[in-house]
Amino acid sequence: MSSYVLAIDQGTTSSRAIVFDGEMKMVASAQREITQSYPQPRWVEHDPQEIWQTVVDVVRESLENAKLEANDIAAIGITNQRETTVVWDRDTGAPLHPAIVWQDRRTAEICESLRADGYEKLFSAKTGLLLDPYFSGTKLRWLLENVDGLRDKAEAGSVCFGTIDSWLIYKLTGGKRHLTDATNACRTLLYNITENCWDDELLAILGIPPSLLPDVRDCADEFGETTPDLFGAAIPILGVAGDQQAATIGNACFAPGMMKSTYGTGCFALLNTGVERVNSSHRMLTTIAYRLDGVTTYALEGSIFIAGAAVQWLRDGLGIISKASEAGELADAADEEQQVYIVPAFTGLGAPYWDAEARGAIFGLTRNSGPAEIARAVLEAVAYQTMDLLFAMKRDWGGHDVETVLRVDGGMAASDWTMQRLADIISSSVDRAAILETTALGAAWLAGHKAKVWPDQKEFAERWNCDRRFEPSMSESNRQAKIAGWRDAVSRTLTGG
Ligand SMILES: Nc1ncnc2c1ncn2[C@@H]1O[C@H](COP(=O)(O)OP(=O)(O)O)[C@@H](O)[C@H]1O
Ligand SMILES: O=P(O)(O)OC[C@H](O)CO
Repeated sequence: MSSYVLAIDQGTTSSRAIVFDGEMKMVASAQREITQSYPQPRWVEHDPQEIWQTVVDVVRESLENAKLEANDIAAIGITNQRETTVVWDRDTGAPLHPAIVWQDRRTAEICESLRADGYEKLFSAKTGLLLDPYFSGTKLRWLLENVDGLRDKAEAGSVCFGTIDSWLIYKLTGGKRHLTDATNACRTLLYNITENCWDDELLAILGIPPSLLPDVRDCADEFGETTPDLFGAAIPILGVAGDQQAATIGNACFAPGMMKSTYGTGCFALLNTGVERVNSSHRMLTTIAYRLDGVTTYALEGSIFIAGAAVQWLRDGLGIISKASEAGELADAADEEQQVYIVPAFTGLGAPYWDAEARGAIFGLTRNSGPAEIARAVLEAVAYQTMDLLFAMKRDWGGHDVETVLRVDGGMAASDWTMQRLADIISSSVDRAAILETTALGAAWLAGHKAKVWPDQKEFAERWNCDRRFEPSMSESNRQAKIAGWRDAVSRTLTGG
């Protein structure tokens, strides 16, 4: 049997397909950007049909680039932007509204009113999440309340809800399967992560008919087969995980205490806490890291909404760099005497602050401040925010050992300057994965292992490779002074909202 595995990585800004060989090496890939729509302030939407079409295109192109046929692929693994909410007609597969993206804040008032009704503790106890517009549950409620006829149709059982994985599984299998996996389900605000089931009480509070929901499977499981007409032959779908959980797997963070942080549009740090569910006292999320053979492994997660997106702002908004890779060089030229801070709260602040109303702010400008100081402040903000997350997670995980090494991946991890500053600010070693496409590798491993063509978890972990280790080298006094400046900048940005 062939041991090639294809990973579909449907992210916030693009759809990618990556073919790995039996040695778990990338042999080909393809990528298409997807359109970002901002129809109103605070709204962010994607077109589900465009997402689907780009996925079909990149799968076909990656097979061509690899000079392989569908028959050569042992299995497909899917990983995806999480929380983004799609509703479609169960019979025709037609989307009934644009997808509401995880960054969309339109449900802030719904969250506020649930909080005012005293529901936050209940949601948090059952789902490990907070009442924030980030998660799917209030997005689905908004759709049921605002799309003409949707509630009646849903109550008649004719509507499917899903995150992007479900939508893709439905389309890939020709409408035969309506499924998701535990890592995506646990981001909806509807899934009980202790009992591992959709939660009737939460569904009732949000007014969501259970018939809308997909069945929930393990991450390595049978998710159906692609219809033969799509790629020339049926390919089994054997792995599914939300992208941050897939990156945790791809970084082989399988032991309790291991941590990874992925730097893409946003930044998401996960600390594996093992089979024990740890509740945060510092506004971190408790999430399912993976569920394999019916056994749930949990993680604490810190989510930062803006990381690489701020580098895009340097490029597209300010025009002070022409490509992302120039940011590090520019930051390196900054005047060490100047203390310029940027709090990139472009869409509010995520963990540990969860301030939906905060907006970005710059502090410490002088007549001499210029593009280099701004670029440095943007890259440093990523390091400071990671530090905030690690600080909170370590306190939540008190009494246990936390690895002193942070594994990193994602597009922005390519910046040596940023990774060195990260090591300096968090005062820990930072290991950059040899394969920056760790998310895709994680999804591919789930599928390849399930297909019995890739190694088991232990061997996979042993074969994880570091491209470079960054060691802290900043003096402690300088570090403390910089951190104090950051804390002051954040406190002046928070609205209390
Ligand atoms: N060398 C670099 N230095 C700083 N930022 C970078 C660099 N390369 C890419 N980025 C940033 O990383 C992000 C892309 O990472 P990626 O993992 O592809 O994101 P996503 O999966 O969220 O679409 C972009 O926001 C880009 O600005
Ligand atoms: O698509 P990314 O890489 O920006 O990841 C988005 C996250 O899954 C949102 O929770």
